[in-house]
Amino acid sequence: MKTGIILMNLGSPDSTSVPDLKAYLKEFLMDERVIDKPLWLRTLLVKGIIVPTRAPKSAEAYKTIWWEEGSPLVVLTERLQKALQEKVTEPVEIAMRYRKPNPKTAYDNLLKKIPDLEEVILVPLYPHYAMSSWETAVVYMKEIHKKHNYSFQLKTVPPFYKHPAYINALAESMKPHLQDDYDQLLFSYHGIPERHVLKTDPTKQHCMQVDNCCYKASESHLTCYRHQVTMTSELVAKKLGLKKNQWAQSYQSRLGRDPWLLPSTQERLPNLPKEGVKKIKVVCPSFISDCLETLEEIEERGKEDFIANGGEKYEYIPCVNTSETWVNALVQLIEEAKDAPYEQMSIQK
Ligand SMILES: C=CC1=C(C)c2cc3[nH]c(cc4nc(cc5[nH]c(cc1n2)c(C)c5CCC(=O)O)C(CCC(=O)O)=C4C)c(C)c3C=C
Ligand SMILES: [Fe+2]
Ligand SMILES: [Fe+2]
Repeated sequence: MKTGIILMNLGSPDSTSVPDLKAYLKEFLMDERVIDKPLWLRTLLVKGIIVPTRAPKSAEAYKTIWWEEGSPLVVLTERLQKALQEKVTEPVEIAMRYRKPNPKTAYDNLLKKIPDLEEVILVPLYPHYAMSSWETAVVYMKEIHKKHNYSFQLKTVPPFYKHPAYINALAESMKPHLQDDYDQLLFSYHGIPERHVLKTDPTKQHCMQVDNCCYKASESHLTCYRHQVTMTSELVAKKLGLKKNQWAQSYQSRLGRDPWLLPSTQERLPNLPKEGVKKIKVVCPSFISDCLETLEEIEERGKEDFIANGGEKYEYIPCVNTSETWVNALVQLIEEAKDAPYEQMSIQK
């Protein structure tokens, strides 16, 4: 098989200017899998309210984390591409769901390197399934593949939230940060609206409808973000030898007024010191690469909130980024995808 690899991440604005933020937020939030409202309402909300008010604030936030080479998310994805390329013979390209580089560029770059390309392995850089992350990335790559009539096959690495190689890589990347004394390890995951958890439940009677649903066997787990993030926390905590009272889980980055998954990181951090948690470690496993949501929201603002409310010690634990064990895990995930049947995950309409 003549194979190429595409690593896919979310994407960032081209710069920290307000016009670039507006273009990015418009493309991102007009995605029907992110703001799943009827087109007229989504257009009104996004173009009329969210983008004009949010773009200047987000531009300021991005300025606090931007690197000389560009957005951390994009730069770290490029570094991951390089690190992976050193371990595999197949050409590796990157694509972003929003802005640049786009999927067509990634496909065409692979074709330049292998004109008779037979297969592309797509790696969505999300450990967990959500319609607003993994699903939209895969649907978009498939649409572009179909639109341009490419003759190569497209195979996708499924969500790897409980894969032993990923769990090991995450735990190993955390270990150096857990050597000193702390009261709690907080797993902070990107939040999603509760409605999205209900929507991606194919049974329509399990997720958030059955007591303790995330811990009870169900086919819904294949596409359940809440179950999948919970399993990542459980497995990593077990691997690190933590007891139940040494760790907790919460959800960050809420947008809008609809109910999102709880508890909220933003609400937990200022309350924890009152509950006796004075020294905290925070890790954000829904992200493979550090980005605005980890560096600004958690490393910067989270720390300010925790310390201002009586916390004594706060450490943010970076994402797996380009760690050696993670790159090795990635090689394993790609090898397994090559051997897997053509269609492993069905996407609901
Ligand atoms: C990790 C998976 C992600 C899920 C699930 C997700 C859902 C989701 N996000 C928004 C709104 C925004 N997210 C923003 C930034 C952002 N989101 C993710 C990942 C997931 N989002 C990443 C990696 C980033 C950072 C990008 C970067 O350039 O560093 C933003 C933009 C920034 C801001 O203004 O805060 C918005 C907006 C929704 C509404 C949603 C689920 C419905
Ligand atoms: Fe997001
Ligand atoms: Fe569920």
